[in-house]
Amino acid sequence: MPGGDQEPGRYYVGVDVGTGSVRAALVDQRGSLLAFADQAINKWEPQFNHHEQSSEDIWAACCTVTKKVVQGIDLNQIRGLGFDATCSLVVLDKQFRPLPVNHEGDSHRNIIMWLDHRAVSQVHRINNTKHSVLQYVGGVMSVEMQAPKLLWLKENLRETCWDKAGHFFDLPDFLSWKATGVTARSLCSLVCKWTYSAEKGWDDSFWKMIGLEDFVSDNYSKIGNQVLPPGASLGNGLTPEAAKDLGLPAGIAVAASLIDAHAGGLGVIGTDVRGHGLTCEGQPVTSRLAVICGTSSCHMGISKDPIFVPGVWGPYFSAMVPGFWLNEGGQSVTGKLIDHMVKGHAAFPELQAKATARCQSIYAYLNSHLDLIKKAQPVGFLTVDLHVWPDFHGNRSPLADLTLKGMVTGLKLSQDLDDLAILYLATVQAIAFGTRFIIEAMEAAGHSISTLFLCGGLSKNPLFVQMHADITGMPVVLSQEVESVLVGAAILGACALGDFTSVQMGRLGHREVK
Ligand SMILES: Nc1ncnc2c1ncn2[C@@H]1O[C@H](COP(=O)(O)OP(=O)(O)O)[C@@H](O)[C@H]1O
Ligand SMILES: O=C(CO)[C@H](O)[C@H](O)COP(=O)(O)O
Repeated sequence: MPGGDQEPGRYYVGVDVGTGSVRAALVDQRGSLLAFADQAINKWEPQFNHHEQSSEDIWAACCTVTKKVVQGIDLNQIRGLGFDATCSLVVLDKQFRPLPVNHEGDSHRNIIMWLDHRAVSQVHRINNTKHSVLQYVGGVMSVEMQAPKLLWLKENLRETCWDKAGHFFDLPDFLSWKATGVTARSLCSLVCKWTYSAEKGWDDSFWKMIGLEDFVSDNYSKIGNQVLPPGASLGNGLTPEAAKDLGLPAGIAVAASLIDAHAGGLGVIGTDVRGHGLTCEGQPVTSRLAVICGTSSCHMGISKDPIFVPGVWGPYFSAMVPGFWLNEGGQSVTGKLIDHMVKGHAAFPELQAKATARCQSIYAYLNSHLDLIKKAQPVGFLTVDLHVWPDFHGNRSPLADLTLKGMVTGLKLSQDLDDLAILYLATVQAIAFGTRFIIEAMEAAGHSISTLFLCGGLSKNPLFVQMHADITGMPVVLSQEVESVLVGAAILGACALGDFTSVQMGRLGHREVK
C-alpha cells in the first residue's frame, strides 16, 4: 500500500474465507499485517461428491475472527472492510433465510461448495449445447461452476429449494450483502463462475438453452442485475446490525468482493522484484503466473488481449486486474490431495507421534525425514519408481475432464514411514507436473510466462515450492507477507473508501520479495 503521503493510523480489515477456515487481518496503510486470526469452518459430505457448508456458520466465524483482530485498536481508525471467499453457491429464500441444498431438508446446510461434483449430468448437457459463452471458460464448463449447480437444484429440489429461492449468491457476494444489505454482485464472481460478460452482460440465450429461462424472465434479480467492479463501495457501508456482529463501527466502507484465488493473485502478481536479479524484473506483468495454493491450486495469468486456452478458464475481462484479461488454470485438489495421501497411509499414526514429539508439523517432519533418507542424492531421485497421477477429483486444467481419477504406480508391500515420506514426495511432484502441464497449455495458446508467484497455505511448505521451481524450471517468488490473500482483501476495503483509486493501484508495485 502507498505510504508516506498519508497520515498514520489508518487501518483496514480483510476477511478471507477459504475452504477449511476463515481468516481475518488488520492491515495498515503500508500493507503491513498487524493482527491475524483464523477459525476452522464446518463442512458436510452427506454423499460422495456432495460438499456443503452453512452461510450462518461462515458469517459467525467471520465475526469471531474480525473481533479478534481489532481488539485493543481505536475503532475510529478502521476505515474499510473487504471480503474474499471461495466460489461456493449460497441459497437464500425471498426473506434472505437459508434454504436446504440437500435431500435431508437441512436448511442450515445452504451452501453447495465449489468442489461439489453432484451436477455431472447437468454440466454434460450444458457442454453439449456448445453455446458461445463456453468459449470464455476454456471451451468446457466445469462442474464446479454455478450454472450446473443451479440446474441441479431446479431438477432435484424443486419444491424444497428452487421454488422458494429468492437469492443465489456466490459466497464472496453473500458476505458483502450480509455486511451492507446491498445485493449487487462483484464482476469477479459473475464473470468467472456465472457466464456474465464484462462487456455484454448476461446472455439470455444461454440461460434459455440450458433450461434456466426463469432468470431471464425476472431480469436476473435472483442471480444479480447490479454488477460492480471489485473494490467498489457498497451502499452506505457497514449496517448497524452487521457492525454489531463484527465488532466494527457502523458506516465504514465495505467493498465489492473478490474470489479468494483472485484476491491472492492480485496480492502477488504485482510484487516489486527490483534488486533480486530476476528475469521478470525487466519484463511485463504478463510474464508472471500467480499460483494460489490451498485446498486447490489456481494458476492466474493475465494478458492485454484475450487468449483462448483450451481447458483453461477464461479469458475473463477485468475479473482480477482491471483492464487485463485473465486466464485461470487450476487443479481441483492439491492441499487436499496431499492431506489425503498422508493421513490415509498406514504409517500416519507413527508420523503424527514423531512430529508431535519434536514439536513439528507433520509436513516439516516429512521434509526433514526426506532429507535424511535421500543421503547424498538429490531428493527427487527418491521417486524414480514411484509415481502419482494427481487427478483424484478429476482434472480441472488443461484436460478439463471431471471423470479422470487418481493413480499410484510402483507400490510395494512395505508401508513404513520411509514409504509414506516417498509417497508424499511423489504427490508433491505430481502436483508440480500438473502446474507445468497448465503452463505448457497457456504458452501454446500465446502466453509467455517466465516466473511463478506463489501464495496460499501450501506456499509455506518449502518442498512444495522447491518442486515447483525444479519441475517448471522457473524461479518462484514468495512475498514477504505470507498472508497475501488477506492483504488483497484488506486493500479492497481501502479502495472502497477511496484511499486507493483502483485495486490495481493498491497492488501493483508495492509488494516485496522474500
Ligand atoms: N506450514 C505448512 N506446511 C505445509 N502445508 C501447509 C502449511 N500450512 C498449510 N498447509 C497446507 O495448505 C493447505 C491449506 O491451505 P489454505 O490456503 O489454508 O487453504 P484454503 O484457503 O483452501 O482453506 C492444507 O492442505 C494444508 O495442509
Ligand atoms: O475455484 C476457485 C477459484 O476460482 C478455487 O479453487 C476455490 O475457490 C477454492 O479455493 P481454495 O483452494 O483456496 O479454498
